[in-house]
Amino acid sequence: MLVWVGSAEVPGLVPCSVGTEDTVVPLEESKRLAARFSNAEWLEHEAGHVFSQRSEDLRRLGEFLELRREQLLPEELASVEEVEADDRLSQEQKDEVEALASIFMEELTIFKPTCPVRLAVKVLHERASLRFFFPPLYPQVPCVCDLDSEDLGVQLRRRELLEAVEAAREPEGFPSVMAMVQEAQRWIEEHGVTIDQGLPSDGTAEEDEPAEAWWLCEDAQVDQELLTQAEKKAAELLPDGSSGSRSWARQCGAGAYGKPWRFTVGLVGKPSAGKSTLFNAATRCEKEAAMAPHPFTTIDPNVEPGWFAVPCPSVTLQCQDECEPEHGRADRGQRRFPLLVKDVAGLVPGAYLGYGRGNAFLNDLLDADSLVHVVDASGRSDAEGVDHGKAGKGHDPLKDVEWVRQEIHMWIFCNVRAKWHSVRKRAKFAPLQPLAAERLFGLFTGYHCSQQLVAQVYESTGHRIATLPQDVLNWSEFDLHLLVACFLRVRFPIVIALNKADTAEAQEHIVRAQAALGNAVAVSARSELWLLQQQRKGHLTYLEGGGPQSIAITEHAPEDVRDQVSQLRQKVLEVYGSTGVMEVLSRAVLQRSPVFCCPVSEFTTLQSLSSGGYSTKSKLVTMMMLRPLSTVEEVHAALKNEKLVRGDLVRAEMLHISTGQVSVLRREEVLKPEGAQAATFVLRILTNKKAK
Ligand SMILES: Nc1nc2c(ncn2[C@@H]2O[C@H](COP(=O)(O)OP(=O)(O)OP(=O)(O)O)[C@@H](O)[C@H]2O)c(=O)[nH]1
Ligand SMILES: [Mg+2]
Repeated sequence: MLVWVGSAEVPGLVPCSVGTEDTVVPLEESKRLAARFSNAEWLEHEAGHVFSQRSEDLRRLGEFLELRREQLLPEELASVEEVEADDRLSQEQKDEVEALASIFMEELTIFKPTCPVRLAVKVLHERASLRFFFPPLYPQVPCVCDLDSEDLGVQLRRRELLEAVEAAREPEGFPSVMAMVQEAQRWIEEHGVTIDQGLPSDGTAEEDEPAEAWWLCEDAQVDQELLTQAEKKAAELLPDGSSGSRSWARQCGAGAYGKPWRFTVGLVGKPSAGKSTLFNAATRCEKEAAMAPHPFTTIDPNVEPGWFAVPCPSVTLQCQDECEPEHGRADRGQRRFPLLVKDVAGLVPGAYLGYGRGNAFLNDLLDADSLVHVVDASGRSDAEGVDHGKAGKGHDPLKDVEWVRQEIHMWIFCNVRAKWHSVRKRAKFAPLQPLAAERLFGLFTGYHCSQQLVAQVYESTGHRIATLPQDVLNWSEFDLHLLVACFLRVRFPIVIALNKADTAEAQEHIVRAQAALGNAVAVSARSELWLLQQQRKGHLTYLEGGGPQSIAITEHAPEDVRDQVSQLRQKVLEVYGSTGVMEVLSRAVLQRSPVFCCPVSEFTTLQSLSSGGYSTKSKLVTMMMLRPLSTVEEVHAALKNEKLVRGDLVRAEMLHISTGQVSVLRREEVLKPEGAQAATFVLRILTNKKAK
């Protein structure tokens, strides 16, 4: 960050990290600014409005910061005597500090080191201060002044206050701090902006609120009926799979645009549902996560890369034989693609109240892009995950689907409800009303999303942001449930894995569940894992995600392996088409509507831009996953980020996979799928620099 303090005489180095593609601060402007400093150090990089991540630049930044560490730690305070004793300061500056200290005894803070002088003067008790920085030639050169405020009223009118303070500056050459501070105090008093005074501070109950108000309830008091109604309404407003094409798809999750999307799927479900088994099958890790038939086998989350399947354009382009995907190989029209799988501790009823591993577990899910709810479809285990075996009474897996979603809902609902009074406080008091929307939306940003996303979800519930302050004051518990339910559908979409499909009891439950739920996949995690283990032992070969024909038993496989394969074929693959592991992960990713790009150097050869090591005959090697609604410009940025191209974007072309036609794309063009299919694009990106 650059701060110009009004003088060309500022000593010291200022690292100017300048992206040559920065469209926010043009290069020329950065150069002009840097020229204001003596010894400005210029670090230029090819990216946009970000600090360069090159190790050399980071090292130089580290050195710069280390040198100025003292200056960057303002907590250490200095006395007037220390200022007096600092020979580097001019007498005029020392005199001014002394005068300030004698008038504002309690209000003045001086920071160390004393040269250059940095000080703060309180203008509203502990709640607002003016901060000052003296350039070396002060007062011939004006001092820099800024406002630090915790007081909402002052914050709200910050610009006006600072304008008044600036207007109070003495002419150049004269000390100004005193006049500016006095003006700030006068202005605050005159405008009565000590708004927090007389209002309850955050975290306390409001005295004039009815004691039985819904937002003052204990965590455990949640109206289940309202919750269920809200979920139903949310499903009508935002049907499954409707989110990807909406503009909020761009706001969802923490990842940045202009980079490949590293997708994380979180596995949730009650204890012993088979999360860790599914995790081990999906990640094919040699060192498997612990699995056991008793609850809470997993405590700390396991995270490993796994694989899902994406449609491969090589089929339509009729080049399957020469297609060599970076990961695995293309078969049955699909190719493998990596993602991160996260296995967390089991969820028990009341987790949002802290039961089981409670909120700690829920917090582990915050970085997930979407969730797979692993359900024990055999019905042998109860809600707490205790397996009663075949003798079990038969627990209804559909009940688990409901309560697990509701646990996650309550977790967010209770967190927001506990702060609801702070939204009301802003909505009620006219001068604070402009802050009400920001406060409400800000209550959701901890779940890794932007305020814009929450604003759009808010509007999808039928409310208008323009009237938010008036509306939220009349909100009932149902309205907040509806907002949370809609938010959940957008931010944490869930796919259901009806696990243990290999058991005799599961079939009936699976038929019923799939009829009732749109997004449920029959899964046998144990079968998939067993097949992978046997493959590792050399007893068979298995094409993951395939049907009965995907297993080939090797000659010397033991008899019991042959028996087991035949049972597995009969009970799982012939009934459900596959073990469902890859299918459920693919659905979890595809429901967030990503964009897949295959960058090629020529459409005739379909040779990929790749990081090398592939034969020139290999086609469509590279595929990149990007966030929904990515633009051509963002594809270029992501390719650059992966060092697959260099230089500026000159031209982009797309090969229409089904017709073979080529069209030129505008840089701001959004890549959208044509039908309900996953969006896969074969692109040719031309730049003004040759790849190395
Ligand atoms: N029949 C059958 N059993 C399974 C399947 N998947 C998991 N299991 C069994 O279910 C039990 C629990 O599996 P885990 O993977 O440890 O379950 P979890 O959900 O991770 O459990 P916690 O870590 O305690 O929350 C183990 O005995 C598994 O072998 C499956 O597909 N079929
Ligand atoms: Mg586990």
